[in-house]
Amino acid sequence: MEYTHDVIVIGGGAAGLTAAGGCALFGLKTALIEGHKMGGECLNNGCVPSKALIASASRAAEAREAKRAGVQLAAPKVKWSGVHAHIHQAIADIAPHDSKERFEEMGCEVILGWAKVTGPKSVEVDGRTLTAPRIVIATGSRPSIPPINGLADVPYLTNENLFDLKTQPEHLIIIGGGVIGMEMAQSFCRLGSEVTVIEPGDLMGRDDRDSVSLVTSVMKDEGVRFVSGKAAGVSADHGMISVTTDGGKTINGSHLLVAVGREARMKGYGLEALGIELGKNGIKVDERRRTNLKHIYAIGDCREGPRLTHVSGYEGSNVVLEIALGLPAKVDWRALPWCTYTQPEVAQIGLTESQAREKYGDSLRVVTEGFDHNERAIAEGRTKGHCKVMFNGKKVVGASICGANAGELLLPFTQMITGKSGSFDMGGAIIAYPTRSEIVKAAAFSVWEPTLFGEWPKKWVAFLAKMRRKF
Ligand SMILES: Cc1cc2nc3c(=O)[nH]c(=O)nc-3n(C[C@H](O)[C@H](O)[C@H](O)COP(=O)(O)OP(=O)(O)OC[C@H]3O[C@@H](n4cnc5c(N)ncnc54)[C@H](O)[C@@H]3O)c2cc1C
Ligand SMILES: NC(=O)c1ccc[n+]([C@@H]2O[C@H](COP(=O)([O-])OP(=O)(O)OC[C@H]3O[C@@H](n4cnc5c(N)ncnc54)[C@H](O)[C@@H]3O)[C@@H](O)[C@H]2O)c1
Repeated sequence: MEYTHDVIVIGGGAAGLTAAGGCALFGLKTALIEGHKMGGECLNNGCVPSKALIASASRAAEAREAKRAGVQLAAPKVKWSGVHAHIHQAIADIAPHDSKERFEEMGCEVILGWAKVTGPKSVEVDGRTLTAPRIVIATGSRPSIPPINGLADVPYLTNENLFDLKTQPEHLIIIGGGVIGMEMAQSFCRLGSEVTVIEPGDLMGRDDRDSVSLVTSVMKDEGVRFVSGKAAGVSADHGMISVTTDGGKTINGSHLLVAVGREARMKGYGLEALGIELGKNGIKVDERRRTNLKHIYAIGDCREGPRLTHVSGYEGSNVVLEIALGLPAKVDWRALPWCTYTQPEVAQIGLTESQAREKYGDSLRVVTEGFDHNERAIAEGRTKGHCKVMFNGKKVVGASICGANAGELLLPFTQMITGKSGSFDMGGAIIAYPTRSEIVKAAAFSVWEPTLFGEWPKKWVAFLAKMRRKF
C-alpha cells in the first residue's frame, strides 16, 4: 500500500507534540493534527495558567505575612486585570515552544483541523485522507461534569474558562478537593476571594496523609473553608450560586468551579467504529501503549492511567522508540513523580507510606526528616514540612515531601528508586550547604546509621585503635 505518511499523530498537546516531534527528528514522514490550540490543555488551560496564577497568589501571600526575618512588607494591592495579564503573558511566552512553526521546522506536517479515524490506517482531516502504517492517538481529556441536580442550568467554571475570568470572584465555591481544587482554592484565597471547597472524601486522596494534613491546616489558617460532603444540588438566583451537599449544608457564593476529575476524549472521532477497545475512562492500552489494534497507539490523558504532562511526554518519547527505532518500550511507573503546587508543596514519588505498608508489611522502614532540622529552612524561617522516605531494607521505594519547593527535591529519588543510585551513595554525597537538598542526604544516611555504627564496624575500630596504641 502506498501511504501518505509514516506516522499520523492526532492531538497537539504534550503527548502528541513529543511523539510527532521525535518521529520527525528521526526522519519519519510525520503528520501532526490539532483541532483546537497547539500545546493542548497544559499550555492553554492547565499547568501554565494555573502555575502563573499561583505565582501571583504567592506574591500576595508573602506581602500579607506578618513581619518575618525582621522585614515587614507593604500590604498587597491585587489588581485582577494584572493577574489576568500575567497568566496570559505566561501562555504567550511559552506558546512558540509548542507552535505549528516550531514543529514544522522539526519536519512535521502540521495540520490544523479535527481528525477522524476512518480506517485501521487512515485518517480524515479537512477533506483530506491521510494514510500511515502507524497512528498515534493523543487526544487528551476534558473536565468531567458530574450529574449534579441543577448544574446544567447555572453558569459554572471549569479549567477551560477559569483563566479567562475578567473579574475576580468574590466568593468562589469549588466542587472537588483534588489537585485542581486545592491549588486554585489557595490561590484565589490568597488573592483576596472568599473560598469554600466541597469534598466528600479525603482531600488530595492520592497523596501522603501527613503532607495533606499539613497543607490543609496551612490553607485553613489562610482562610480557605472546607465543607465535607458531596455536592448534590446547585441553583442560581440574582447572580448568586447556591450549592447544597448530600448532608444538607448550603453554601452561597458568587462563582462556582467544578474540579472533579477528567474525562478521556475517546469518542466521536472514529475509534468506536474501528473496534478499538475503550475502558470506563480511557482508551485501553498495553504497557507499550498499544491499543488492541497493535499499530495504533494511545498516549497521554486519552488512555487509562495517570494524567500529567510529564507522563504524556514520557509516553510520547516511548512511542518514538517504538515507531522510529522499532524498540519495545514498556512504561515503568516505579518512580512516577507528581507535585501539587500549593504552599507548602506536596510532592510524591513511588509509593506512599500506606501503599508501601500494604506491599512490604513489616519489612518496611519509614524515615521522616523535618525541615525544622534543615539549616537552610531555619535561616529562611520556613521550617514547615518534612521528607518521608519509604525503604524496603535499604532500598528506597517511595518518598513524600511537603515543604517549600518540595517538587524540586524529587530528582535524587528517581535515581534511587530506579536503582541508578543507592541510598548509600546518596547518604555519602557532597551536598552544597546550606540547601534544602540536604534533607535527602539526611534521610538516606539515617537508614545506614545502625549498620555503620553497629557491632562489626565498632569491633574493627576498636581493633585498629588497640593496634595504634601498641605500635
Ligand atoms: C488546571 C490544570 C492544571 C494542571 N497542572 C498540571 C501540572 O502542574 N503538572 C502536570 O504534570 N500536569 C498538570 N495538569 C495535567 C496536564 O495538563 C495534562 O496531563 C496534559 O496536558 C495532557 O496532555 P495530552 O497531550 O495527553 O492531552 P491534551 O493536552 O489534552 O492535548 C490533546 C489535544 O488533542 C486535541 N484533539 C482532541 N481530539 C482531536 C481530534 N479528533 N483531532 C485533532 N485534535 C484533537 C485537543 O484539541 C488537544 O489540544 C493540569 C491539568 C489541569 C486541567
Ligand atoms: N500539579 C499537578 O500535577 C496537577 C494540577 C492540576 C491538575 N492535575 C491533573 O488534573 C487532574 C484533574 O484534577 P482534579 O482536581 O479535577 O481531579 P482529582 O481527581 O484530583 O480530584 C477530584 C475530586 O473531586 C471530588 N468529587 C467528585 N465528585 C464530587 C462531588 N459531587 N462533590 C464534591 N466533590 C466531588 C473527588 O472526591 C476528588 O477528590 C488530576 O488528577 C491531575 O492528573 C495535575
